[in-house]
Order: sequence, then structure tokens, then C-alpha cells
Amino acid sequence: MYSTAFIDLPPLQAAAGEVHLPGSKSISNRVLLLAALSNGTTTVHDLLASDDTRVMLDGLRQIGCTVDEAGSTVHITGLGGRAPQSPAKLFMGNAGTAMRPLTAALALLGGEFELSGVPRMHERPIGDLVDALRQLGCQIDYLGNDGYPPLRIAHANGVPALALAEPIRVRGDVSSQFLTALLMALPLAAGTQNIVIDVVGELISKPYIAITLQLLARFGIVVEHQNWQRFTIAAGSRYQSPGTIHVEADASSASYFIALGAITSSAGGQSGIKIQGVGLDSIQGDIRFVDAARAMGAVVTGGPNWLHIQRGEPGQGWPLKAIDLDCNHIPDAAMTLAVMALYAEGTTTLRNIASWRVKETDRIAAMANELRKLGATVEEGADFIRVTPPAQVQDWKAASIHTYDDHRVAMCFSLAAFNPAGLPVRIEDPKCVAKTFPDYFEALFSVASTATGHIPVICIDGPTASGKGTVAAAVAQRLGYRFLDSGAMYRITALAALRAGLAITPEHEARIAALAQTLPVRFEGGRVWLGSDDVTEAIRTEEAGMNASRVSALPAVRGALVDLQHSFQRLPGLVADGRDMGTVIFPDAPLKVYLTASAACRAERRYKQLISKGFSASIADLRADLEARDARDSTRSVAPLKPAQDALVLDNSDLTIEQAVEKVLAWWQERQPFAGSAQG
Ligand SMILES: Nc1ncnc2c1ncn2[C@@H]1O[C@H](COP(=O)(O)OP(=O)(O)O)[C@@H](O)[C@H]1O
Ligand SMILES: Nc1ccn([C@@H]2O[C@H](COP(=O)(O)OP(=O)(O)O)[C@@H](O)[C@H]2O)c(=O)n1
Repeated sequence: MYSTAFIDLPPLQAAAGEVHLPGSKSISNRVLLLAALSNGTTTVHDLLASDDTRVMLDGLRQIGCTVDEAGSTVHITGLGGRAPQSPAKLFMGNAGTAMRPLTAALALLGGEFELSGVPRMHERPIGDLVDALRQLGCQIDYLGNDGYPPLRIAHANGVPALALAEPIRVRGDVSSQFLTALLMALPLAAGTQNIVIDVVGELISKPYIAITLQLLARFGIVVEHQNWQRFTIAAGSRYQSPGTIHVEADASSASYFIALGAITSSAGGQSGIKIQGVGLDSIQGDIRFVDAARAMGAVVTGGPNWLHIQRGEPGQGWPLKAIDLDCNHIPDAAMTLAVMALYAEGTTTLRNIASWRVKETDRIAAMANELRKLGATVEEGADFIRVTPPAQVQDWKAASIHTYDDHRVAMCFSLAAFNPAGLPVRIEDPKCVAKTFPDYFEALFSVASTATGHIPVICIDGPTASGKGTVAAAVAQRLGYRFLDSGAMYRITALAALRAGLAITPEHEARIAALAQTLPVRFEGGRVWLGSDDVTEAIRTEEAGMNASRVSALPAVRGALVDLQHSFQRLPGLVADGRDMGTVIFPDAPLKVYLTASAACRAERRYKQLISKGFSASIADLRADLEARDARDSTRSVAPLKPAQDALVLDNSDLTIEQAVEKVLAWWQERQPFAGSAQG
């Protein structure tokens, strides 16, 4: 996940490959509860890992279900007719998909329970559900405000006799979750008679009730409905685990990759985007986004658990066709259409989207603002948005996209990075995607590509102990860029040579170079690996530094390490530190910094660094060593240490680390084209 203040997407050109999307939240929590109510053990694959599924799992453990977790696979042994463990106090966080169905299920299972959540949960209504349960004869008390959690289910002496002869009435026009809760709980009470639920008022969010019914069927419960107003659970219904169940990937999350396939040409010999985990027969309402994408020109094929998307042929599906669509059935995914409209010929109108105004943010206003920043012409109304793309390539603008703490704004605007003007796009507060898709940008980068020249590189070169490594790593972290510690390559090569019994001398140049060419080096989680050896500490000694300096003077070794260093230039960008990053390895880098400090200052820094790690050291010796190393690095014939002609020199003798980092970031920011950046 990118937890940076912003992420700059370089201009992207193509996309191809396969993505696995996280599981749907609605399906995940329903499946967990149904498994808990069933007989036998259910293996749930591809469960979404999120706060909301966490509270459900914890709650189920508390009431006596056995839950074994192994990554995204969870094994749950349900109650299967047993009484739940009670009394229990359950904390539901802010998960409506846990609070409501558990309240109904526990009321019908018997026992004494208190259910509470975060303060915001205590402001979310549950009165309509409690009214329906009380109507049945359940004893439920509010512990705070009437109509809201926290609440107590007071069935210590078992479930009271339930009034099932008459239809149970529940309101359907506030939240469909109340009906879902009853539909999942009432099969527990099905005896010799049918159970009937009548919806009062027009039922909203029918696609979510459809998900509930589909999943109930997987767990052996058949529910008939008449026009979504009357639901009948058959007499004798009994929960039965299906054994194994896969949680579908989130269909709303799929919309970004469907759009990606629709607007990009293929790359690297691969053709189109393949989405794993959700298919054309998905039970989620947002799968209908596929129809809209097809109407705009996308070529979509699919099977039971996958989708494949390709851009249409020029003149047929590309550029995209503008559409005029009622989006009431796909409110969340429709935001993606508003960004696809940037790649369409003509004006796209998305109608019947009033609900956008009351979501995470006022989504109509947000989309209109940000689309305009990119150069589009946008008209907005109470319940529609109309988007006309920039007229000419030169009318596109480089924009810093404000994301309003709305995951969907962040994800859909990333698609603007494929603009024909070749402009980068800044996405502010990228971590807001964590709500449904924490690794969204990683997934995007795994399939998107661009010319290497478009991937920005910041070079930080300089003498030993000037703070290059420290500053470069901090700059990389702040920008969400990758980090190349090129010195480590030489340190590892020297270590590998010595371990292979090769003294570091010119006679061994060819053999050491051959070794460097196939160096089995990996950088993972802050550790450095040489084959299966963790060499993180071994390469950091002063001796290892000296050996690195010697090995780095061998031209063939330098040549052998070029490709390895170039391979670090990947999306979204790179910060590289060393001696010749700006002069030799990345000569076209848009920012080169030559970081230096006085010899006295550097000797002292190194001294402190070594002492703090528990090594003994002498300042005088260190200074002599570093001056010797500077001399060798500066006078060697190949790639000597010197500032690149276009490097900005930063003497940080009198700066703190933070000041040096800020200076480099300020220089970087000056080079960015974003207008109106909030965080620049
Ligand atoms: N501006 C600075 N002021 C004070 N100490 C610094 C500064 N920059 C770096 N240091 C410290 O100096 C030491 C050497 O820095 P390092 O990044 O390892 O240098 P290099 O990669 O150039 O050899 C580290 O302990 C670091 O914390
Ligand atoms: N791009 C690079 C990086 C390091 N090196 C060599 O590798 C040695 C160790 O590099 P380093 O960056 O890890 O060393 P320090 O600057 O941290 O002491 C340096 O003394 C250089 O001789 C190089 O020649 N070219």
C-alpha cells in the first residue's frame, strides 16, 4: 500500500497481463455468517482481509465457532444446531455487514449478548431490524439511544416462543441490510411452517438482496420471492455447509481493470487484461458495468471466474464511444465511466446518480472538479454528470487529483495517466484505497507499462558518508518510489568474490565480472540476500566498503552490473544513490543531486554510525580511510566520482537529514508540471 502524501503516476502507455482482485466485502461477511450457522466445516477461499471481516471472524470465534485462518483461506466449523457460547460481549467496529446480521442471528440462536461498535456505529440506525425482531417476540434492549447500537439480546433462558404465523414486516426503504439480516437468521427458526417476510415500502438495493439469496441457496436454503416484496423461507429449511466456497472478487474493483483494458493497447506480447476471481455470471450487481464498457467499445469475454478485456479495433471500439446511460443499477462502478469518458469521442452523460451526492463525499461535485482539472468540460446536475473530453491533445492538463478520502475517486482517476498528451497525474492521499483495495496501485503497476524514459529517476551521488543512502532512501519513501543502493551491488560483488576465493585484483577482473553478471542478489523487506545467505550486516563493515571500492575500480565489473542497476527503473519511479548514477547509469535522469559534506563532518558521521552499531572506531582512522576511498573513487579511469554536469550540488555539512531531504524534494517539486497541487 502507498502511504505517501501523494503518488505521481508517470504517463502510462500500455497495459497487459493478469490481475487477481481482492474479495468482495458483501460476499465475505455473508459467507462467514452462513458458514457459522451451518453444520460442518466450510473452507472459504479468497476472503477479503479488511477491518470489517476481522470483526466478523472475531465475533464468530467468541460465540464458539472454530476458525482457522491460513492467508486468504479460512476454515470455519459452524454451530450446526449447537447453542452459541454465552454470555458474550461482541465488538463490531464500524461493520454494518457484521452488526445487523449477527444481531438477528444471535436473537434466534438464544443466549445473552451485548453488541457494540465504534462511536460512528452507534449513530447508524438499527431500529427497523430490532422492531421486526421484537414483533417476533425477541427481547432486545437498547443500551444507549433508542434505535441505535449498542444493544443487548436478553435470551439467557433460550429463545422465546416466536410469532411466526403472521408475515414478519420489515422496512426496505432505509437499508436492505435489515432484510438481509432477517433472511439469514430466520431459517434457524424454520420448523413445520413456511416463514414469510413482507417488505414495507419500496425495496432499495435489490442487487444486494440478490446476493443474499444466491448465497443462501449455496448453504441449502431456498427462498422464494414475489416481486421483491414478499419473501418465503420454506418449512424445514436447514443450513448445510457447501464444504468449499470461493468469495468472488469485488466487481466494483474490477471496473478499473475493465476500463484499463478498454483504453490501452497491449504490451509485451501479451494481449489485453485478464481479471481473475470474478466472471460474467457474477452475483454482484456491479458486474453490469461490463455492459456499459462494451457499449463504449471494450471487447469483453469471460467465463465463470474470469474476465478478459481488450481495446476495440480502431474506428470500431477505439477511441471509445460516448454513451448516455442511466447508471442507477451500477452507482459505484459508474464513476469509472466518468473517467473513461475522457477517452471517448463526444459527450458522455451518466444519469440517475443522485446517490453519488451522499456517499463518501459528494461524488458528483468531486468528479466534476477533478475532471475539469484535467481539461475536460463538465456539466453537473442534481442527479447527472456530463463529460466532454479535452478537444485537442494539447488541451489536456497535468493535474494533482484531490481524492476526498474516497477510494473510488483515487482508483478511477489513475486511469487518466494514459492520456494522449503524455502528462503525469498526481493522486493525492493514495492510501484512501485501503477501504476496499489496499494494493490497488501495486496491481495497476503490475500490468501497466510505459517507455523507460518516462519512468522518473532521481540520482543522488557523492562521496562516502555524505548521507546519500540516508537521504535517497528517505526521498524514495516520501515519493513512493523504488530505491537503488548501487553501492550495495559493489559491496555484494566484493563479498561474493572473496567467498569464491578470488582476491580483488586486476588479474581476477574477468572472473569477478562473470560472477557479478549472475549475482543472485535480492533486496527484500530491508534485508539483502546473496543466494540463501542474509548478507545485510556482512556488507556494511568498513572493510566491506574498502573492498567494494577496489572491486568497483575494475571496468569489466562495472559493465557487468549495468543491466542489474537499470532493472530497478520501474513504475512509479526510482531514487538511485551511488557514485555514477547521474554520470553513467541514468544520464537522462530529470534530477541529479551531488551530495557532499566536509571530510571532517563525514568522518564524524561514520564514527557515530559505527559506534551506535556497537563497532569500535577511531575518527582519525576513519577520516584517513574515507579520504583514501574518495581519492580512489575520483581518480579511477572508469566512471570516476564527480558531479554530473547538470547535477545540483548540495553540501549538507550544516544541514540535518530532514533539511537535506526537504531540499531534494523541493528541487523535485520544481520540476513537476502539476498545477494547483495541494501537497506540493
Ligand atoms: N545531513 C546529515 N546530518 C547529520 N548526519 C547525517 C546527515 N546525513 C546523513 N547523516 C548520517 O551520516 C551517516 C552516513 O550516512 P549514509 O547515508 O550511510 O552515507 P553514504 O550513503 O553517503 O555513505 C548516517 O548515520 C546518517 O544518519
Ligand atoms: N555507483 C557506485 C556505487 C558505489 N561504488 C563503489 O562502492 C563503494 C561502496 O559504496 P557505498 O555507496 O556502499 O559506500 P558508502 O558511500 O556508503 O561508503 C564506494 O566506495 C565506491 O567505490 C561505485 O563505484 N559506484
